[in-house]
Amino acid sequence: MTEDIDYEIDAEDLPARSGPRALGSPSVVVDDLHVTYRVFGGRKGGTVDEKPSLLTRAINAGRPKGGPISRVKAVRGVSFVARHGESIGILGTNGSGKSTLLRAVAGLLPPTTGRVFVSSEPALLGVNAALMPKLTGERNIMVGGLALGLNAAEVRERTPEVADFAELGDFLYMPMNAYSSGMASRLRFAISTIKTPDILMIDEALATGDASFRRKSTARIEKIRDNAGTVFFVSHSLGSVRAMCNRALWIEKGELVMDGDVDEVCDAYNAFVKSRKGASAGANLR
Ligand SMILES: Nc1ncnc2c1ncn2[C@@H]1O[C@H](COP(=O)(O)OP(=O)(O)OP(=O)(O)O)[C@@H](O)[C@H]1O
Repeated sequence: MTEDIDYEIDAEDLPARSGPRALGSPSVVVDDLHVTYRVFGGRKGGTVDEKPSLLTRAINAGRPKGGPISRVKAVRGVSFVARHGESIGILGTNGSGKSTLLRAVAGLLPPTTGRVFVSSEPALLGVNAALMPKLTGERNIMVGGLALGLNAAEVRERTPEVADFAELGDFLYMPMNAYSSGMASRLRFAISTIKTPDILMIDEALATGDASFRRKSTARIEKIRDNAGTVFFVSHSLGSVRAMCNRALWIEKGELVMDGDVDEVCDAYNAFVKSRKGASAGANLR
């Protein structure tokens, strides 16, 4: 597996982390959350379903065989409480379950078991957030703004500011399939933060964009925290997590390994990744 900590980000590109602030009431409560995907076809790491039940066999009698169904346990028994005013980084190696956890908390994936309580609807900002490629940036801002609960007049009023933040220039009036990937992800970020959400979830959104955009987006996230919101931030960049968060959750193979002060969790995670790299290099030498 490849090294997945991003050391590229220069700490000087990121603003200094602001000091501790008073925490408010709970915004997200996750109680023994499990999320299991069902996948058609055999899969390494998944568990193949047991012999199908009598009912399943009766329903499927005569149908062509579709192959075995695997289960991938992506999140296993994760519990935590997040409060207003907290900015929480989510760390873990590739495939450890970070995005699944975020999507389940955002209500986009149903828990297999366990419960998620939120104080208001979370806004999930991901690099894959759906924008419509055939529509212009301007129309996407309208659709996104309406979806986030603004009315048309409010969206129109904020459109110049969103376009300016995303650095679109005249591309605002062009279909999004003419955008560069950086431009598209800047626009996703700007749309998702068009309204200050109570709970903002960011999935690797800052991995794209240059240093100046990272500075701007980090400042915007700080503003959300200042307004007593809660920010969740999934990233492989320890530099960004340290700069933007005051707490971190480390997830490995779907389980919560550590939850605490951002520097302590980042140090422990960094040591884990380095030791794993060292072990695999040693194995290669033998
Ligand atoms: N739609 C899906 N169907 C089946 N399995 C999935 C699906 N999405 C994710 N998985 C599996 O669930 C596990 C957790 O994936 P997830 O994307 O949540 O991890 P991650 O920590 O966000 O990974 P990365 O850092 O690589 O983005 C992985 O084993 C992945 O292969």
